[in-house]
Amino acid sequence: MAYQILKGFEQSFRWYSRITGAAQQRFEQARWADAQAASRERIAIYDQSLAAVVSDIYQSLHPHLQDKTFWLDLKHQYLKQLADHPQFELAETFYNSVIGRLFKHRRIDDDIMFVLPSRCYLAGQVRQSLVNQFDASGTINQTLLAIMGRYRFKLEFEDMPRDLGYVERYLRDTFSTRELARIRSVEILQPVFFRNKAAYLIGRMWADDRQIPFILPILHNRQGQLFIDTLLTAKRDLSVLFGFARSYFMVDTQHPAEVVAFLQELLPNKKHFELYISLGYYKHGKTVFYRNFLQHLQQSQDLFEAAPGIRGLVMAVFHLPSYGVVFKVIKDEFAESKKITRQHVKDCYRLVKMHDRVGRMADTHEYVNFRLPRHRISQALLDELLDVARSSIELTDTEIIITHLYIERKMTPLNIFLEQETDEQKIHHAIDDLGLCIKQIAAANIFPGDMLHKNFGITRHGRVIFYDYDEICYMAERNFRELPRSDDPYALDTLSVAPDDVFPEQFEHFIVGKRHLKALLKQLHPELMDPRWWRQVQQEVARGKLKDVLPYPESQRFIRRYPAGPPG
Ligand SMILES: Nc1ncnc2c1ncn2[C@@H]1O[C@H](COP(=O)(O)OP(=O)(O)OP(=O)(O)O)[C@@H](O)[C@H]1O
Repeated sequence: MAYQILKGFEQSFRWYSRITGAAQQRFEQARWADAQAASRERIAIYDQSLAAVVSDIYQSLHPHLQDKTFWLDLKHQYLKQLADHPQFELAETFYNSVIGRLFKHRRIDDDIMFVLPSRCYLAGQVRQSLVNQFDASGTINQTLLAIMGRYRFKLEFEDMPRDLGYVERYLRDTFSTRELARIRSVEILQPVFFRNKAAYLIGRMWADDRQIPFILPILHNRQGQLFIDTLLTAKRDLSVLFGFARSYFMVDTQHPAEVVAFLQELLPNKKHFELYISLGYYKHGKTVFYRNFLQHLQQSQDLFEAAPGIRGLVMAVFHLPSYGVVFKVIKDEFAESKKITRQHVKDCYRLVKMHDRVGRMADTHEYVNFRLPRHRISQALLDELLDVARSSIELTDTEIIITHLYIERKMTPLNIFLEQETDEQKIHHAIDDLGLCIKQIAAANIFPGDMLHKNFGITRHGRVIFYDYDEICYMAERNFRELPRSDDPYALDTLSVAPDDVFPEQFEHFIVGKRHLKALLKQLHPELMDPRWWRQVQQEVARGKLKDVLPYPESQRFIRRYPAGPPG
């Protein structure tokens, strides 16, 4: 059985690698729709592989008739096989999933699974073959030429000398001559990162013993040639690129732990689990998250309580004030206005998980039978959960078990932000970003449904992100209509409205409440209130047009920074 489980994991990883390994070809051939399909397929692999292994196991033995010695021995046998395994940590997670399935996640016991990792992965052990080293003691141009010579694509660059000129100019503008003179070497991860329509080289420069992490995005021009769009070195830009509202990167490697360790050095503020998730190992990310969470529980004393903000009609949302996530439990009954079922809610959350989230929709992680220590739950929260989500709650003397929940990154709800913020500039930026967020979600083929500002959060980087998915649908599923133009005061009363009709001219009343904010949104994003704009996006989506959504500010692009081109 231990062999069977490992074989199942390896098959699953091979399948994963096959899809990931073809990312460069999809990029070179500009097969963007295929890239999206590949992302969805890759997310689905895990559950399919798991189901196959569990069904095989049931063919050969009855798990519930085995005693504890059997499970202890199984873990021991499995561990023996992992001795030199390059993805041992992922294989442990797969094992946990199998045991979780067999016991319906009711036994969480380190004796029979890997609640704790079997061994530590020490940072600083990244193998040489994973990182390309470049000597930087020559000129900047020589170093850049050496780098671009190493990363080969089956496409021409539109104008490589121009792009290298841009990079050099950016470096000279951003760092002092003394600092640049100190740069002795450059290290870049050997695997290229692919996502949406971009390829990224990710690495660092060493200026004496100070590292300067960077990301170099490469895009296609309209003629199908490549160009370097910018160089990112600001911490914020690097962090946003790995944000929780983005799709997962495609990074072809047999050594994910080492890629993550390297990334962790570049991005010390990112959590280990976030990096695993950003590479698409979202199940292992969940394992690492859970370990981090257990550790946090031990080191903290605060109580779980309802999340700040307006209570949801569909979700009961709570948090631990000292920890950066929220927990969402589907309520037993929904308010009258919500004509949806529990399954519909789950389907919508699943859709978002599989979809390109374009940096604007928070990723969620689904847990079954999630256990929390009872003494850490505030009485008010316990009463509330028992009141609104009784069917998802089980109580023991020491624990509360939530049979189904979603975990999602905590943000400041936009309504709270707009009430509390006094800096006009920040408010202006948030409203602008709210409009942009809705537009980008629409261009990615999702109609958000309920666009009230309370359904958005704002991150510490000031980005507005959508998080309420129970009313989403594809763009094609709505009719974007004009309100009747008539002097007849009864025209509105007699207007016949089908369930799928929406009237964008009315959106201004359904996004932000305060009059001056409505006016600002309308001034910054008048298109949102124009049915023609919505229909146009709908048509573009139907034609398969995939909008470019850059994961960094437009102002960072070389063409914006240096409209006159590089010097010389
Ligand atoms: N990621 C998050 N970070 C911080 N707070 C959140 C987050 N997600 C939800 N909340 C809080 O919980 C509330 C309810 O969440 P959500 O909008 O997901 O529930 P809902 O039941 O689907 O809402 P609705 O009634 O609009 O359908 C939000 O208004 C917000 O105050």
